[in-house]
Amino acid sequence: MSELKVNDVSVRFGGVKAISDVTLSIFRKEVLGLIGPNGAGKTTLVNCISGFQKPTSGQIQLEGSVVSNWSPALSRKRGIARTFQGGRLFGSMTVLQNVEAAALALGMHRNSARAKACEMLQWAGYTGSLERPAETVAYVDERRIGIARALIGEPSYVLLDEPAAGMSDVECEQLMRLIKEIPEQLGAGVLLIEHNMQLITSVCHRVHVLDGGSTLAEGQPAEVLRNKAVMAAYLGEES
Ligand SMILES: Nc1ncnc2c1ncn2[C@@H]1O[C@H](COP(=O)(O)OP(=O)(O)OP(=O)(O)O)[C@@H](O)[C@H]1O
Repeated sequence: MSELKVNDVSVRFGGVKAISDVTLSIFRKEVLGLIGPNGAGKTTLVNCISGFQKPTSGQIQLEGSVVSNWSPALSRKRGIARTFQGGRLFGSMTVLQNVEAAALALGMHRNSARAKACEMLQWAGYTGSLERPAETVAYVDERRIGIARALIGEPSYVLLDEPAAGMSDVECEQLMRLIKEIPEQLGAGVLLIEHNMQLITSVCHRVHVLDGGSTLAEGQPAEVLRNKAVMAAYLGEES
């Protein structure tokens, strides 16, 4: 079966164990939720899968090949795309140029890169001016532009790092529909980091829970969210 596999991965930063022996699989045409309290290791894991962080031990495998030593650029070219919590847009470039640059980096010709960038921005729900400098767009639009940029070139796997942060209920509804369309229409596998549990339960086929860098649970959303250890991890965070 087509899969992106995290195999017994650990990451240490000096004395800090950010991730300990985590194993999980992301399959094409499914949405896997990745949840856990702040500092659980979610972004570090996404950094490993997308080539931004080398695991201290363990491997990342794409369709059976070891990819843990790939650069972020190679990883992207071979079909692993991601968004960033902070947006990471090029502020002085226009909205269109930001998405077009991703297409050009993937080897598309200028005309098709521009057309594809427009199409993906529209698909991601961006309705503002394409010629606006990216540094002037609203936070919510930054998220949409990030999703358009990640989906250009039809990646096989897409890693979404808190895409709903800062969105209203109506905007979340739109995002929910969009995320569901990624496996259904594009056939990609999605890893979704989110703190919004309504979004998690409505779009995810399975959920993987991290706490303190280790796996706490994995399973169907409703079942995982009823798990006592998972509830305790979240309540512990609030208390
Ligand atoms: N570059 C780094 N250097 C040192 N420690 C780091 C580094 N990156 C992450 N950490 C630590 O690793 C742990 C996991 O952090 P990470 O950002 O992956 O968690 P997270 O689950 O994504 O948190 P959040 O939900 O707040 O985004 C934390 O203790 C964090 O302080």
